[in-house]
Amino acid sequence: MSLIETRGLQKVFRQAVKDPGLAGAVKHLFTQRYKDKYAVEGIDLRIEEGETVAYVGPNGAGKSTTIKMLSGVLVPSGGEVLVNGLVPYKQRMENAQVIGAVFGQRTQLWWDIPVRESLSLLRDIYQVPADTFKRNMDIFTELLGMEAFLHLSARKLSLGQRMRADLAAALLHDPKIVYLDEPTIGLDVAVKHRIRDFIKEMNRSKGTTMMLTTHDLGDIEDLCERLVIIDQGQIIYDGKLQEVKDTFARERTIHTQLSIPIPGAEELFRDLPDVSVERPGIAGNDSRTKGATGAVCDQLTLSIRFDRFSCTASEIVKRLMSHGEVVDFRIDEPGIEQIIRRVYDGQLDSAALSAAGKGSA
Ligand SMILES: Nc1ncnc2c1ncn2[C@@H]1O[C@H](COP(=O)(O)OP(=O)(O)OP(=O)(O)O)[C@@H](O)[C@H]1O
Repeated sequence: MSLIETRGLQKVFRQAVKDPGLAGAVKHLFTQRYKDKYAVEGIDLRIEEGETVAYVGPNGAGKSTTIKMLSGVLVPSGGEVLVNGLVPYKQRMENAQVIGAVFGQRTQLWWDIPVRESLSLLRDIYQVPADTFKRNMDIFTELLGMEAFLHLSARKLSLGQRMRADLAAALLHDPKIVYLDEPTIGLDVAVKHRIRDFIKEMNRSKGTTMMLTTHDLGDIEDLCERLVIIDQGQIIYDGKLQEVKDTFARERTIHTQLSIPIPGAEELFRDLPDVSVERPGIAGNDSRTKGATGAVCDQLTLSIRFDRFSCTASEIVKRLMSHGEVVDFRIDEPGIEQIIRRVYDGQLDSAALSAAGKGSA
């Protein structure tokens, strides 16, 4: 049995229907009308122990509602849910022992007492054995750099400090699963990296299963092997992150550094479809001249864009090498951001996505 298993999971909210403006609000007082909103509509999901899963989708897709049902906060309207063999909304206490949760917008720390005391209280609530508590406190304090603020109350913490303390609180009892809802929202780059490193380390060393909802696509690339995309309450892609990239990220760019300029480099690729040459515009330098667009160009730097299904990087480099010396080169591929943005913008339809994800999860 999988660690997390849902079948046909559903959540329907009753939403008030009001006409706009004050008149609409007054009318609603006397004639109330409601409609059913399917926040989650038949989700089938299996997550195995030790996986790191990104659960993403546009605003209002149903991510938080799913997480709330998995954590036992919400009762499903239909379908089945099992987490570690437990029905979360029926066995809330037992379920709480196996899960941890971090909500970027909220804290589970006590506002007015020092972080150290909050963590001690959680130890009592979760009945964490003394040696586990000490070991985890030592590890978390070091990995999350908490020493400087353990004596401060939650109200005095910066957002980055608060998030680190919340992560420690969520993992203190060695849960099997941690739900992370926007764990790096609003954080600076350094704290983001620290938090991501911590999550990776907990997954690696303790085998903690991580389910992450985020709008920060850097989190996904850095942390997750599996991607589940949800839209309008339904899963539209479930598969390996790399697979969706391989299928949809067709474009590559080779950035090359030449020892001497290659005039008319564009001609070298004329017969290849979907190849374009770009000369990065760089301002103010004697060794640089004006390109076709009038922009100042570095004649020793060429960026060549190509479709990796139409030709290969080695073909491009070979052609350049036959006309000059390539001193250095680097290949860039589009990040998952671009692909997911295309999904959100409706440029990739669910049929194409599910074909890509078929059998991979
Ligand atoms: N308590 C509620 N009552 C009525 N409707 C709700 C309630 N909670 C959520 N919804 C609706 O259900 C849908 C899914 O909401 P949910 O919060 O799960 O989306 P989300 O994917 O987490 O969005 P976001 O990325 O903005 O956090 C939305 O249309 C939302 O308005």
